[in-house]
Amino acid sequence: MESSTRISVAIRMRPILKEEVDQGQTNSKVFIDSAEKAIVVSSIDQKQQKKFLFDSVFDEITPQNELFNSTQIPELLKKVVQGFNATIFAYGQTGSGKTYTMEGYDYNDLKPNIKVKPNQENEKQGVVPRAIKALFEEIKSMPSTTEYTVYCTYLQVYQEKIYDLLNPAQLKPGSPGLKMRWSKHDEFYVENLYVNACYNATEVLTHFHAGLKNKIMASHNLNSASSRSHCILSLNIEGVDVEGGGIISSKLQLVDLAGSERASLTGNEGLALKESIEINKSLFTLRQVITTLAGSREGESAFVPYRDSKLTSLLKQSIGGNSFCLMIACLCPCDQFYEENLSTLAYATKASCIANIPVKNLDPKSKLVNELRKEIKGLQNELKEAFEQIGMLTELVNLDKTQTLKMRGLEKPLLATAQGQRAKTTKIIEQIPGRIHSAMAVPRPVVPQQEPFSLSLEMLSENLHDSVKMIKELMGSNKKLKEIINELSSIKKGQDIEIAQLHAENQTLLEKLENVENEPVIVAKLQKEKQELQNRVVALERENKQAPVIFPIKEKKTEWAWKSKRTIVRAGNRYIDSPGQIIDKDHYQKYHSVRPSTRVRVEKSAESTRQHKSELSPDNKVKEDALSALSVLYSKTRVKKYGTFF
Ligand SMILES: Nc1ncnc2c1ncn2[C@@H]1O[C@H](COP(=O)(O)OP(=O)(O)OP(=O)(O)O)[C@@H](O)[C@H]1O
Repeated sequence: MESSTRISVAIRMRPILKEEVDQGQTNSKVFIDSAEKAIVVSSIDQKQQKKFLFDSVFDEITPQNELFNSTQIPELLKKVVQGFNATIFAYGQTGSGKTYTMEGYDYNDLKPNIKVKPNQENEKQGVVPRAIKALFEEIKSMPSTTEYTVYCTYLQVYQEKIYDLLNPAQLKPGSPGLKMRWSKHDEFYVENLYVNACYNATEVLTHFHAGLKNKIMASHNLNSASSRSHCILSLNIEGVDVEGGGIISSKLQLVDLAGSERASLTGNEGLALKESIEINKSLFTLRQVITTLAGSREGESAFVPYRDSKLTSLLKQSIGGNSFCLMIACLCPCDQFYEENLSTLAYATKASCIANIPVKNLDPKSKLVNELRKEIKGLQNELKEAFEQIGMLTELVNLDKTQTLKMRGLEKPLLATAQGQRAKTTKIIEQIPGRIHSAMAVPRPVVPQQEPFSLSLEMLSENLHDSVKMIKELMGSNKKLKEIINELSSIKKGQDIEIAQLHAENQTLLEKLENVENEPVIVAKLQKEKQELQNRVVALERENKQAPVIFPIKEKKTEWAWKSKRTIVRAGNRYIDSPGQIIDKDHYQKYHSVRPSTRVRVEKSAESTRQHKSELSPDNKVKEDALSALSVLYSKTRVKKYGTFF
């Protein structure tokens, strides 16, 4: 939000002139207090004193350069180059030193004596030539990417008519003067003024000096070279950022007002008197404007009579408007001008209460450029993110090509599309600043002043159209890229799942591999066990061969002892089956076939038979266990050898 700033006020008192000394003029009432930045004024009877405080005060001996620097004009010029408007105007009664302060040249026969060459230093040079030089110095210190052009106009308001000091044809007697128009930028401008494009201080000074020679000057009792008009030198500064395309525009107004005159003192008659009346009328309006603005509170909208004079119309934005403003109020040190000095101090005090709200000028083109820049930046960021994601996914795709066979068919066209889009979008983005700049880089001929920017509307709309088209293209590209990213993301998800499965399989295979590596040890161990077991079996079989034969009961085949785990044992003439039932010999003779596998050990008595049976059973069990272990071992060995584990 813009902040308000008061009009800065400086007071300067000129020295008493030789002719005034000759007349016996003295100063006994108005004093400069430099330490307190105050003007002390005694009452007529000199019994009372009144103090006026200002931003800066300068006594009779203050040189021009000190005034220039102490009033902070260099800082003001910095603001101008940055895009703010500024006005410096000299105010005071006739002969108080306004022209001396602003120009600093001696006048001979009502014409300025411009002895020094424009680029030479001159101690007496006033605010205007110093400001012109300092402005270009400031421009030089700016980045070289911004190209500045200063457009110079110089006019005078004479008897409520506006004349172009740079157009001699327009200054001829009987000329109706130039028209003033109201611009949509809330300010007045003068139609058909000569506008001169300048690229250095010398060029501007040349125009300034030419204009000075055309000023209407006259001689009267109080000033041998008195300005009969209000003169306004306007410097319109335009800086074009050749890289970014932004435009800075601002205006510096340097104003030398005509001084208020008391007819009784000037001795003017005829035309000179008419001039005095007109000067006083316009200054009266200026004072009204100052009084109104100083009296109204901030934010209050009082009616300000700007339109009552050409001068106040042209200074609308300078006093109570959007400019920085410096008022240099000049005082005469002679007691005879006591009242005029008091009046000057009173209005200077009022002016110092006026708040201006300086606004950085952004022309419509710059606004558009700034908006486009923002959008482009946003789109560039989005694209950057998209490129990063594509890069990441491309890396993933390249990681395991054997696993991406499925997506290969999709990958190539996708990446090609992505790269194509990327190239296309980058090209579009690269073209934007150039296109904007080329659209704006139109030649600027010296033409009569027109309403600012009115000529470029067509160009502006064309530019806008182009920019909107470009943004649409960018958005389209961005959408396609997003789609590609989504597709690649889903592919990546599927790939992640496959990778997880492969990890699991890999783990299992590693375990198997570990087992295979340990195989010789296990096989050797198992073979040793096998050998022991075979030995054991052989021993057992040998033992069994010596044992009696067991005959299963044949007629009841379904109840075969071996099948039902019953064993018949012979004990002398008696036979005992496994549950302990005694069978006689005849009955036993009926059994006539023997199965080798049913041979068991036979003991002599039934008791010992029962006892042996319990001993024999573990042996059989051992045998069975040994055989089954051999079978498992055999199957395991096969598995390890041929890898058919599942
Ligand atoms: N600070 C100063 N030092 C030396 N001489 C000065 C100074 N100020 C003004 N003078 C001299 O005083 C005279 C009147 O000054 P100047 O013409 O600047 O007054 P003015 O305010 O412009 O008058 P007018 O309103 O009539 O144009 C001139 O001769 C000028 O050289």
